[in-house]
Amino acid sequence: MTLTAQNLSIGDRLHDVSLAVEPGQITAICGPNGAGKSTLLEAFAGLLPPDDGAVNLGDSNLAALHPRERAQRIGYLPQAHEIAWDVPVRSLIELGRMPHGDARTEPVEAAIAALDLGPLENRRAQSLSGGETARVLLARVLAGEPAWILADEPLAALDIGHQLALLRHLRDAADQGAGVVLVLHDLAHAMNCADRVIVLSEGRLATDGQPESALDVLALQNVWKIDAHWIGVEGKRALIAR
Ligand SMILES: Nc1ncnc2c1ncn2[C@@H]1O[C@H](COP(=O)(O)OP(=O)(O)OP(=O)(O)O)[C@@H](O)[C@H]1O
Repeated sequence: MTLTAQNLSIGDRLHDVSLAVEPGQITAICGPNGAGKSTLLEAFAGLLPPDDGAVNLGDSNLAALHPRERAQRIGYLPQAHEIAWDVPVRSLIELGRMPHGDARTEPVEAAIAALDLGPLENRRAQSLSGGETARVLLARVLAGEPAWILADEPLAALDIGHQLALLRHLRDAADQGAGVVLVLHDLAHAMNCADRVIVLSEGRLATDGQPESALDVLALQNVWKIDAHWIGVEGKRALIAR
């Protein structure tokens, strides 16, 4: 089912944004600070009511879905990584099953394995480092096996090994039919790992398409105001500032 924003406007933060993201793909949302990336992701999660327009999941307006049904279908990782309860890591990840009202262990085990959290599962959640906390909160999202995985800067606090492992896992999830939408500041990860890149600038859609075109030199100049170019081959590019 497609997740669609229709003429979405939210305060000064988003202006008349219309686009649809597809299941089975990794979509990256990029743009400078304050461009509206987190706002769009939060709206896609059904957590920020629009002033104008709507967000639809398939034919259903997200605002009309029961919160429990919405939580079953859409897993959302916000930008701020805070853990409110000092419970064991495993218990926190098990909370990902709450929307389903079951205690299935397989998805919890799979999430723990995907985020390499076996060695930490008995630790108290509030004793973790920033990157470990980010991995635990993402594991809680994955444990819910949502059809949509929406994550705001999921790579920001992770070391390179865990970044690549997570991206591989998200690719597997997309290959199995999940819709994956990631806010990414790292343009090289967006270029190399996304199927599609949406670039926002000042609350509006700037470019949208395959990474090679959405993040071309012109977009870097117009949106980020940088003089930079890509080197390497498709899928293994690096960004070099002039
Ligand atoms: N709760 C809020 N109320 C009013 N304005 C907000 C609120 N949250 C964010 N904003 C403003 O809306 C704009 C878009 O914010 P948003 O967090 O979506 O940007 P972003 O692209 O995710 O930025 P960043 O890269 O810095 O995380 C910014 O100008 C921000 O200051």
